[in-house]
Amino acid sequence: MDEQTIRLVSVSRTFGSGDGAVRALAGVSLGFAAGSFTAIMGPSGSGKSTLLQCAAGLDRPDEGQVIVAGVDLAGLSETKVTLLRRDRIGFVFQSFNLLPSLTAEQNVGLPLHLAGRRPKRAEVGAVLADVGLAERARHRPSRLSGGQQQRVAIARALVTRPDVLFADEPTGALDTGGSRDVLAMLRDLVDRRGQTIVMVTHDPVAAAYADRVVFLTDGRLAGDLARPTAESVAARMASLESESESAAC
Ligand SMILES: Nc1ncnc2c1ncn2[C@@H]1O[C@H](COP(=O)(O)OP(=O)(O)OP(=O)(O)O)[C@@H](O)[C@H]1O
Repeated sequence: MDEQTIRLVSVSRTFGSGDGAVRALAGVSLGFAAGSFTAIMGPSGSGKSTLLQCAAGLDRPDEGQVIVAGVDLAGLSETKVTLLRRDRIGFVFQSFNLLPSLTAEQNVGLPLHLAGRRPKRAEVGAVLADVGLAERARHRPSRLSGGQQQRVAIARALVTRPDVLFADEPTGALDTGGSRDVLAMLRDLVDRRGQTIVMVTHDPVAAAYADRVVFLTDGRLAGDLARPTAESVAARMASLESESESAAC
């Protein structure tokens, strides 16, 4: 395994063409070290979700390389990318996307079913225990709080033991308490299990749980911050936002 689980080299992605073309990413080079927790921040429309989608193999860049565990995705067929994504990458979204008619443990076991395996109750139970929900295995989503539902979604993303977990605004739909529980759990997964996590967020408090914050503006890297605090992240965001407002004037 590379020391850098995922590497992006000069990645560009443009949507549309002609006058309506939007350059969402413009030559981004960035690596995510194994066992690290990175937050991606930037003003609205700066390319954060596009970066995550390209890094996770959910979208293909127009230029540049995305290298996952030493494998360049550009050289793979759609089928091979799908398999690599299934085995090596976990993804969670702002909306939990749990199936309401299934229990927590059935939801968590789904990716194993999709991979043609029969989930073992102990295997699923261990991942639910990792996210602090061992006691809730038989509960349906409607009986869980928002924070608990997101933790089930994270357990589902982790059940295949992926090299990296991508999270796009994982606390965007949660109240303060639910957010804090989810963020503390993500931090714990990095510290205790060496899980690599890359998270997009708008919230400086959430970003402060990461080891490093990477900032984007207009599809380009705009610096990073190691050992962030909510205050240092908020100050950097305020200056990026005022720079991009004055550039737009
Ligand atoms: N499928 C698409 N088709 C056309 N334009 C797109 C598409 N996806 C993203 N874009 C554009 O690319 C740019 C970057 O979008 P992206 O969603 O990556 O930004 P973001 O930083 O995640 O924004 P936000 O914080 O508002 O979620 C934006 O101008 C957006 O409108």
